[in-house]
Amino acid sequence: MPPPGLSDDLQKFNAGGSGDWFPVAEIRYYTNVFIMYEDKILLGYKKRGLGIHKYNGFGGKVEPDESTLDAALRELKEEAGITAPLIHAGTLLFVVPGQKWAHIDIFRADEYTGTITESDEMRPEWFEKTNIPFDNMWDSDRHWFPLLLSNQRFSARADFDREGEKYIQKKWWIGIDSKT
Ligand SMILES: COc1nc(N)nc2c1ncn2[C@H]1C[C@H](O)[C@@H](COP(=O)(O)OP(=O)(O)OP(=O)(O)O)O1
Repeated sequence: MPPPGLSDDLQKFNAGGSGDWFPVAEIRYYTNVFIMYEDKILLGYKKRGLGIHKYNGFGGKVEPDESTLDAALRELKEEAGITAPLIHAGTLLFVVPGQKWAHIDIFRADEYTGTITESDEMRPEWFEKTNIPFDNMWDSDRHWFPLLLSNQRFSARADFDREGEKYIQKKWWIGIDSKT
């Protein structure tokens, strides 16, 4: 049975951790974009803000009156200097007690246009899909990346405790969207 916040019709892919799910809170919307090309994936090394010093996709907060797709395209351009035909790949609920829930719409593309350019926020870097730097990414990424890489749409929830600037993964649940 999927945890609160995820739809009931997901097919469980993996889950783990322990304890109760953290309580419901207000939601803030974010985006995250992953560009693939042949056997490689483009990640960005985050230079400031949430997730600093981790590799991640390119993205950020959805502004008022902006669709998540428009926000994803804007952030991809701002942070990596490129544009791409984005496909919705999945959603992630990132839950930390005492904070708004982050609802992250994750997009992918297999091509892009423009010149990949470092920004104030992100230093882009290509990785082989077989050599993704999970030890330097959000801990829950390793649990849903197989679905991103195999083009299976997913919904995930990951609950973390916060200790100062450190986020400690407590519990996660990943499901395949059976409507895809
Ligand atoms: C486990 O949680 C997360 N996992 C992954 N993979 N990515 C996450 C997680 N929590 C947040 N993110 C992503 C979502 C966004 O792409 C960024 C955070 O965006 P940021 O706060 O930097 O938003 P901006 O609008 O770019 O920030 P500025 O206001 O500084 O421009 O992390």
